[in-house]
Amino acid sequence: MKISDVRLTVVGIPRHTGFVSKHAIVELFTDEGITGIGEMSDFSHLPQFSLDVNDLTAVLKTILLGKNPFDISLINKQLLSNFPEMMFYYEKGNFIRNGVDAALHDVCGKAWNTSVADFIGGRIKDKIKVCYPIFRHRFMEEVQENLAVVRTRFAQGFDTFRLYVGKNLDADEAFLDAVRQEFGSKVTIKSLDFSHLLDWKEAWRATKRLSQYDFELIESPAIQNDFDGLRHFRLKVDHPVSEHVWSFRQQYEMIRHDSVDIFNISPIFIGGLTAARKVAAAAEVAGKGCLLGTTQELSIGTAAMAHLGASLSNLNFTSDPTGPELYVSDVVKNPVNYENGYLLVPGRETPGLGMELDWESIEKYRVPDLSWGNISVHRLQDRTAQTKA
Ligand SMILES: O=C(O)C(=O)C[C@@H](O)[C@H](O)C(=O)O
Ligand SMILES: [Mg+2]
Ligand SMILES: [Mg+2]
Repeated sequence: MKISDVRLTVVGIPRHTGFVSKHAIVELFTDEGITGIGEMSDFSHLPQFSLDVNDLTAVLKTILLGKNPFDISLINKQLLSNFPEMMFYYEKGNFIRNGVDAALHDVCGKAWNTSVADFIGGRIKDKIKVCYPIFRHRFMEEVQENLAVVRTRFAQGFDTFRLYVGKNLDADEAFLDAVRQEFGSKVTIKSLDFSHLLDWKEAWRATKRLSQYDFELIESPAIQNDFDGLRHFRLKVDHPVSEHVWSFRQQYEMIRHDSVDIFNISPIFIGGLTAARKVAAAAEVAGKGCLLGTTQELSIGTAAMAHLGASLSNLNFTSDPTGPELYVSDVVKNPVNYENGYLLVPGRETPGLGMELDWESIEKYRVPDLSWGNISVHRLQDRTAQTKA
């Protein structure tokens, strides 16, 4: 089988918060009539430059056309040399590699009439515990809005939440206090996520203040790539510390410095299912825990993570992929399902990722390119549509 064509389609889909994320849907066509789909999810992050989608399609064609889609290692090697790791969390080259790698897995699964989970190692789980995100408070008045989100999502079966913190500690504290008063032990706060906004000492001071509330772990409590800072922080707190993995080198440094307890692994940030499986294996070898992170993918990206999570032997903390619940719409006819706070892994009987494109929806949300328009840094950092600075 040979890859005969490549198509990228860009959509801009609003979240329930109003914030719009742009994603590129990947289609890999083959000479045997099988089409693989993938997702380059959520390009709407700093740094604020955009890719030219026509140029990217042309480049991908030079790499992919004529290749056998089963040569996943070879193709990943060539993708990596064209879109190298940059030691940066939101490096767009990783998003590109991820979308292509997911589509390759989808083609191979479909060709063998096998689900991706079965193709990459089989199933340990058929559902993955996830938590719903509460975006960062900047103003006190957002506390009530976020409490309303907890009420709604709790009623839908989500009993575990994660909280982005560090910009307005009074509001962070007021929120945690209100959740404790209203829900008590019925709701779990999985993590406080500092998103690299504070240095480790500032994050430590904030953590001391918020430690009167129950939460399970602390994420990204240092600036990016501060491996010593993370370690200093980790040795000072009782809670486990997690950090996203955005390059093999960065993961190696975190292992070498004993910087974290848990690796937050997302195919989007490490550049695909193939790379994500390697970092999960490295975590296992180093005796570290794992959870699945997210950039807030649509259903194709989330299905890829569900297949990955199903096959991991060391997924031992609550994971984050709830993207399809955050957006007002999706690009597939059969979105992934959530039940009682779990992401359900698409079944064994569905080949590939188990997703089918919904062109009516794609046409509705299709945008011509990944250009930015007028958006402020605070909106990008805090994932809000609010223009109040
Ligand atoms: O754990 C994280 O960090 C995230 O979820 C990052 C977010 O910024 C996410 O990518 C989003 O787009 O909301
Ligand atoms: Mg995070
Ligand atoms: Mg994102």
